[in-house]
Amino acid sequence: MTAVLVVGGAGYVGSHCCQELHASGYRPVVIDNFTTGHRDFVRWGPCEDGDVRDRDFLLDVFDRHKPAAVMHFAAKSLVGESVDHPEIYYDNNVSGTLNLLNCMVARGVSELVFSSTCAIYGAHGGATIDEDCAKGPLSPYGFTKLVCEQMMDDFSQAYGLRSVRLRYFNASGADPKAEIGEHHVPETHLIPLVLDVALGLREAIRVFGSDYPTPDGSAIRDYIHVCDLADAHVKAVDYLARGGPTMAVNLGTGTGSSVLDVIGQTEAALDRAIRIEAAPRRPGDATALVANPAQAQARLGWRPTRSALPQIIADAWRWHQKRFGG
Ligand SMILES: NC(=O)c1ccc[n+]([C@@H]2O[C@H](COP(=O)([O-])OP(=O)(O)OC[C@H]3O[C@@H](n4cnc5c(N)ncnc54)[C@H](O)[C@@H]3O)[C@@H](O)[C@H]2O)c1
Ligand SMILES: O=c1ccn([C@@H]2O[C@H](COP(=O)(O)OP(=O)(O)O[C@H]3O[C@H](CO)[C@@H](O)[C@H](O)[C@H]3O)[C@@H](O)[C@H]2O)c(=O)[nH]1
Repeated sequence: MTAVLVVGGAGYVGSHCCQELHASGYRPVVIDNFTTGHRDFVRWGPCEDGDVRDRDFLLDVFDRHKPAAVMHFAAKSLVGESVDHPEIYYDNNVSGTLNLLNCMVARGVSELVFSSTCAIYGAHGGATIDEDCAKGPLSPYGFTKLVCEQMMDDFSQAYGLRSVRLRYFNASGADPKAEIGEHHVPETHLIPLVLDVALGLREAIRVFGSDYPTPDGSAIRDYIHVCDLADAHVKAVDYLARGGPTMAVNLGTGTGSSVLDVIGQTEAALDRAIRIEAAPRRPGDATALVANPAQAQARLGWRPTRSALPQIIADAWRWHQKRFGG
């Protein structure tokens, strides 16, 4: 079986990618330091405990498992924390990625799939965002991902290390069988917080901003099911194995949903009332972030199949009840 190294594979998106790799006939080898990952999410292959910044550790893992390709999810990803403590973000995200790239070159592994984000884009005038839109991250977190993308372009040029950077919009949902799902500590994402209210674990959902220039005044995002993300990652590994050149593609649906849409659709799906509290805008939040996913469709042959909001909510709810329902 072809081994794929999955750095950060004990986290939310990484674990779903391991599940999909396994289903597609690959052997996912997880590297994780368990700062935000979960041991019970590592189910589809071996686990190597360690840090992506540790060169000797990484080289040893490369030598023992001989991966054909690498997926890299390991990062700190809290926007607010990155503003207060940028050094943690530059160290973990940028130094970690640089060490990984150096080890790949040292061991002759030249295919990398990287978790990037729509947080690297700047002003885009409200239209859907394509890959050529101006870059202008609003936070140190977004900057670290942009720096990593630049390093990958430079390593591609200098060493032939080919990468696919997948710029996720809002990852959401869970494995439909609810074996794994979203579990961040602290949780800051909208859908799991709304589901906490539905489960009675929180009093109300705070809606950050009611005066955005959108039809209902709340902010708009493009929610993409984590299993659709996993499918794109495996397609990206296959693309690189076919010799595909370095590229970056957006992963979203092309359709936006407002915060109030998400809450309303959750109420309808679960037949429960969700209490809302109006709150000020969250610093750094954009009005609307919606992908143009045409490139991912054209170059990877990828199309989301599970990302209708009711499907996302149903899958997230099944997992949420199992994990947090008591
Ligand atoms: N969740 C989203 O909506 C979203 C959106 C855009 C981009 N991303 C990116 O996708 C990736 C995965 O996000 P997630 O939501 O699954 O996060 P997560 O925190 O659940 O997963 C990250 C994993 O990386 C591990 N890790 C972190 N630093 C490490 C290090 N130095 N060495 C080894 N392991 C380390 C953590 O323990 C964890 O298991 C991140 O790079 C994130 O920036 C996520
Ligand atoms: O309690 C809450 C939580 C969120 N929101 C709003 O809901 C929307 C979605 O928020 P959230 O789920 O936190 O996602 P984003 O802030 O859009 O962040 C996502 O998108 C970023 C790119 O912008 C990625 O980098 C992040 O990892 C990813 O989680 C935003 O308008 C938030 O203001 C609320 O109103 N109340």
